[in-house]
Amino acid sequence: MSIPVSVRDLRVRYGDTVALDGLSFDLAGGKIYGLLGRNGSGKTTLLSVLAAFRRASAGTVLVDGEDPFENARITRRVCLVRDNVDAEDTDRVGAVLGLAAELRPDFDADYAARLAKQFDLPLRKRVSGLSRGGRSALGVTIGLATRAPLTIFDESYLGLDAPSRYAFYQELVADYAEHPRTIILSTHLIEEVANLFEEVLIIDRGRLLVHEETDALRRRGATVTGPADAVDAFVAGTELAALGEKRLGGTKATTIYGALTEDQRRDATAARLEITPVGLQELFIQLTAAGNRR
Ligand SMILES: Nc1ncnc2c1ncn2[C@@H]1O[C@H](COP(=O)(O)OP(=O)(O)OP(=O)(O)O)[C@@H](O)[C@H]1O
Repeated sequence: MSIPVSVRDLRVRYGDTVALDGLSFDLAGGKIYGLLGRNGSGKTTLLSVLAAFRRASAGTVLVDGEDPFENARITRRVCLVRDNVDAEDTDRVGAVLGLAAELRPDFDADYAARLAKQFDLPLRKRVSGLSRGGRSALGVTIGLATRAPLTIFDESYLGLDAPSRYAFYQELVADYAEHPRTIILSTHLIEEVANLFEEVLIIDRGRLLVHEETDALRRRGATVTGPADAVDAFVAGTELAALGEKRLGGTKATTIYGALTEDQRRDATAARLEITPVGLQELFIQLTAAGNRR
C-alpha cells in the first residue's frame, strides 16, 4: 500500500533561518523518490514535516490527504529513518526490534530477523554499544521491516560500508517490488542510488529546483565537446542554458540543460561535435553550483 503526498507553499523557519521557503510539489505515491539537495538545503526539515516530527510555519502538507501533524492515523503509516536510530541508548537491539514489531501494524518480524542477520546486527548488544554502521543497520532494518505506506530514509544508510549499502539497495528494491509503497530516499551518494529513483526532487536553499522523472531529467543534460569556437557557436544557437564548461587547450566541453531537438543533434554531428549524456550527480552538481543558482 502506498500513499500520496501533497505540499503547497511550505515554509519552515528556525528563528531567523528560513529552512523551507515556499516549497510545493505532489507525489502520486507508489514510487521510489530521490530527494537531493546540498548541505543545509532543507531536506531533513522537509522530511521531518512529512513525518510529523516538526510543524510547518506556513503552507499545507497533506499525507494521504490529511495534515500529518498530531494525526495518529497518518503517523502510524509513516516511518522516517534518520541517520541516527530513534532508540534509547540503554535498550538492547533485539528489544528495539521487538518494540517496532509491537507498535507498527505491518512490521514483519521474520524479515527483520533476516535483515539483522544479513547486517550482522548483534541482537543482545545495547544500542550505545553499536558502531556507526551498526546504528545505520538497525535503522534501515526497522525502516524496511516496518513496511510503512510512506517510508522515508533520510541519509540513514550513510554509516554503512559499501557492501552493506549495496545489500541495503538490493533489499529495498526486492522488498518494494513485493510490497509496493511510497519511498523517499535523501542522499549525497547520488551515483550509487540514481538507478533506484523513479522520480527526483532537487531542493536548493529551501526551494524546489527540479521535480522530474529520472529518465526525463537525465535526457535534459548533455555535454557538448569539440573545438572551443564550434562549441560556443552551437550552444549559443540552441538557446539552452550552459551550466558549466571545462577547457583543455583548444577543446571545450560545455554542459547544457534542456532537451536538444533531432535537428540540433544532426547539426552537432555535422560540426564534428560530440554530444554525451550527463550523469545525475554531475547534473545535480551543475544545477546547484553557486553560479547557476537562481
Ligand atoms: N534545529 C535547528 N535550529 C536552527 N536552524 C536549523 C535547525 N535545523 C536545521 N536548521 C537550518 O535549516 C536549514 C536546513 O537544514 P536541513 O537540516 O533541513 O538541511 P539538509 O538539506 O538536511 O542538510 P544536510 O544535507 O547538511 O543534512 C539549514 O540552514 C540549517 O542550518
